[in-house]
Amino acid sequence: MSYVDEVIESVVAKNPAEPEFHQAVKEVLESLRPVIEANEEKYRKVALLERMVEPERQIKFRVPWVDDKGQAHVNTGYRVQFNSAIGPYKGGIRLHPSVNIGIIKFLGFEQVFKNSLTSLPIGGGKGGSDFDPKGKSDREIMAFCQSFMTELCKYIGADTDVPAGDIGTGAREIGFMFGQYKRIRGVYEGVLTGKGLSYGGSLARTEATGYGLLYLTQELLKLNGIDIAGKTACVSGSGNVAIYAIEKATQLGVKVLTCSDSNGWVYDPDGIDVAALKEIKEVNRARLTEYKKYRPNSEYHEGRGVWVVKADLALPCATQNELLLEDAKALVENGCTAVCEGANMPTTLEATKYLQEHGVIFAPGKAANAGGVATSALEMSQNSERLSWTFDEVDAKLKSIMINITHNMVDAAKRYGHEGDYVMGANIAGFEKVADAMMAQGIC
Ligand SMILES: NC(=O)C1=CN([C@@H]2O[C@H](COP(=O)(O)OP(=O)(O)OC[C@H]3O[C@@H](n4cnc5c(N)ncnc54)[C@H](O)[C@@H]3O)[C@@H](O)[C@H]2O)C=CC1
Ligand SMILES: O=C(O)CCC(=O)C(=O)O
Repeated sequence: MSYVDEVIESVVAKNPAEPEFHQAVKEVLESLRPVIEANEEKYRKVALLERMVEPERQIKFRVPWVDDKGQAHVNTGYRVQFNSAIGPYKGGIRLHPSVNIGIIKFLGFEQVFKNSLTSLPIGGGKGGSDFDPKGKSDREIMAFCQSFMTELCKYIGADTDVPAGDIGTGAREIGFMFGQYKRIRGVYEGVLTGKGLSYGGSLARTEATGYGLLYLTQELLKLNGIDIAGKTACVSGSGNVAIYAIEKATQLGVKVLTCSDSNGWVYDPDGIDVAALKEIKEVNRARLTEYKKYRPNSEYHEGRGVWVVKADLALPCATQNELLLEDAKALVENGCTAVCEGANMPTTLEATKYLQEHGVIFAPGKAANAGGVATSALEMSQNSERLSWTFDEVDAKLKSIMINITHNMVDAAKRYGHEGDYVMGANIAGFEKVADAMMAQGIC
């Protein structure tokens, strides 16, 4: 049996109830075959792959909090510190009822290669809880965040592990967590990113993941001889990534026809109105059913359905496994040119394969959504030098990082004779630096 197959088999056997983690490991290791085969003896000797798929540390803890009626609740908190070969652990905190250890591990594993692709010195980690922020008052959110940080603060720090936002964790939650960290640890340091601008946050971090997605999409299309201006796009999600992807797409001359939340989706033939979307989601924290009040010409549909709308580009920006094989077939049928992932692992393995086999340009999330964590690393740099850069400075650095990622991904695929396979390109480019650092640091 090949080294790659052995490691995949042992990951499945050792972590039986973690299908998302299996999926992420399979996607990465399968596509690394040419690199692993070329270095098999060297890597086997030091158990490189076995160490790469085993987190350095997994922390699981109780998060008790009291609701507005005086009732106590208990959630489970997680932090998976996956790999620190190239820098302190870095990755977001997800607050969603679906969170479990397998989901946090898949996200942490992806984060290792994504962070490497940014070319900045950050290792990979991820955390979260099965807490559902939906429908909670600000006081309840604060009670949860303070309790979560009361335990987490023992394991993180500006030079060890720097969490940030993800699904369900935005500026409000980061603020409450930062306050509690400072209160308990007594240090004012850049321990979290995505902070408010008045206490160490970076301009453009809010926009970074969505903007970065479009910078990469634009460059990748350009390398394929296609101009992004004048194209149409379907976007899923209506959270942080989706909103700023829609905003930048619109600025680049793309008409975005859809967005969605976990209840339903919107079709707007005139192009999604970003100002309305921001008011509904960022200010009112309301459902997408509200959108029609702002745009009477639009349609609202319950359930899922974004991917059946005919468009040139598909940008999944909601959550994992939201673009299935049947969706991939609909996209191909409708002549879709490119799928670029704003979310983490939104496309299933079968759907990815189908899209690639049918000539759709496919950019995986670990490259396409790396602008968020890259800008978090820029926030860490600003915190270290106790300076703040302008919006334009950060945005220019973000753009140049995304263009660099695009070229590295394209070139790595070419180097191994798989031109156009950007899943392989991104995984190889991300893997090489982490593998080198791990080899240099000995068995640890
Ligand atoms: N915020 C960031 O900087 C980054 C986020 N990501 C990824 O992007 C994706 C979206 O994250 P954010 O926009 O930050 O989160 P968010 O909490 O701001 O928005 C999440 C969106 O996805 C939808 N959603 C969540 N679960 C869903 C489900 N089960 N079915 C359908 N829709 C669902 C929500 O309704 C919402 O529109 C996630 O996969 C996240 O891991 C990736 C890189 C950076
Ligand atoms: O900004 C960060 O540190 C992490 C962002 C994130 O969670 C991700 O890239 O998936």
